[in-house]
Amino acid sequence: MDTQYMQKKSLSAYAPASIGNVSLGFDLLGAALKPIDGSLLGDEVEVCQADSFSLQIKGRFADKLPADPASNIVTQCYHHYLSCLANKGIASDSLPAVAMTLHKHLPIGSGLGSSASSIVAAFHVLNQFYTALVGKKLFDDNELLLMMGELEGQISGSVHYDNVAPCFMGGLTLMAEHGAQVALPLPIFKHWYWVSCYSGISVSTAAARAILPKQVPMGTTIQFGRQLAVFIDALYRQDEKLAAAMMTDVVAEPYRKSLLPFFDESREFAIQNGALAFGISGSGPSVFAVCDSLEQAKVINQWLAENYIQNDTGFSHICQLDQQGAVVY
Ligand SMILES: Nc1ncnc2c1ncn2[C@@H]1O[C@H](COP(=O)(O)OP(=O)(O)OP(=O)(O)O)[C@@H](O)[C@H]1O
Ligand SMILES: N[C@@H](CCO)C(=O)O
Repeated sequence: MDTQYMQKKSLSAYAPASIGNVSLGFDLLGAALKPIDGSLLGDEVEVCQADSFSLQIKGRFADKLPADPASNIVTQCYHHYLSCLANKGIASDSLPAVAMTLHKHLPIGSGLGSSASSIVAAFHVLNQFYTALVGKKLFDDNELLLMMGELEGQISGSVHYDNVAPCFMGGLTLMAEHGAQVALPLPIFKHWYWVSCYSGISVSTAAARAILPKQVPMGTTIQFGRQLAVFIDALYRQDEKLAAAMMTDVVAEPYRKSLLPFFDESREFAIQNGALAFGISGSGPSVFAVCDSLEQAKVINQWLAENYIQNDTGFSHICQLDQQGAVVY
């Protein structure tokens, strides 16, 4: 058995917050976030061996989740993980159960990939725990990502990987969804700062998807394809001006911004104060601004904290991309 587990008798995983879409890649691009001041911006899930399954929910946003642990996505991750093990010929009754604890640090319906963070932490720690117990690797990263996407799809109504993939892998990821290859890591601009501001209100991902038109006009489709292709090329050539110029959302933002008070004013302030790009984080209400200077990021962070935040629940952080992704400790 894994020595780390033997020493501690429990394992924990941390999975960072993420920006879905990154404006220009609806459902196809995602970025993991790490506040530069070292604060925690992601959920943690802990497991230890037990006679029967249980889930305890703690943390700042625990009381915003359904009181019944059975409706928590972490419980569903556990059952899904066991049924995938059964498909591999490992019966659940041949294994010990676990007591799980979710430390819910991310607000729900925030646009920070809150459910994705719980899902990624849960699958990652379960896989490490049972791998240590059984003594052989049970699922590889792509198999885990497929499970994570399926569970995320149960919440939002359709499978999309743009939160779970960056959250698990770290950095900036492009969805491939081809055969076993779910997502691809992309080059990044290491000196960019990503100001991420959560307003404090909740926007359901399913509702924010429901307001989008079911079809996209030809001109918009061509612009979407051009922007995404040019952006990826610019990343590989490290042409940051061209990359930043592609970071606009022609698919979702025109419809979703009506759900976000002070969105236009915030964009105007950010761009006038040097932001390279500004957009909705995932399905909102969080927004993000990209800056190539820490001084500009500080000015924008402070303005958003004073003007975009609507109540005591909101917060704003200057981040860089979390290149590590989910970790087990
Ligand atoms: N561990 C969990 N974390 C977050 N949401 C959960 C969890 N367990 C169950 N839920 C439920 O899943 C739904 C999450 O909704 P939604 O997808 O809008 O939020 P989100 O994942 O927090 O959004 P976002 O990706 O924008 O941060 C809520 O109804 C919430 O009660
Ligand atoms: N791509 C998803 C992300 C949700 O956080 C959406 O925009 O609906």
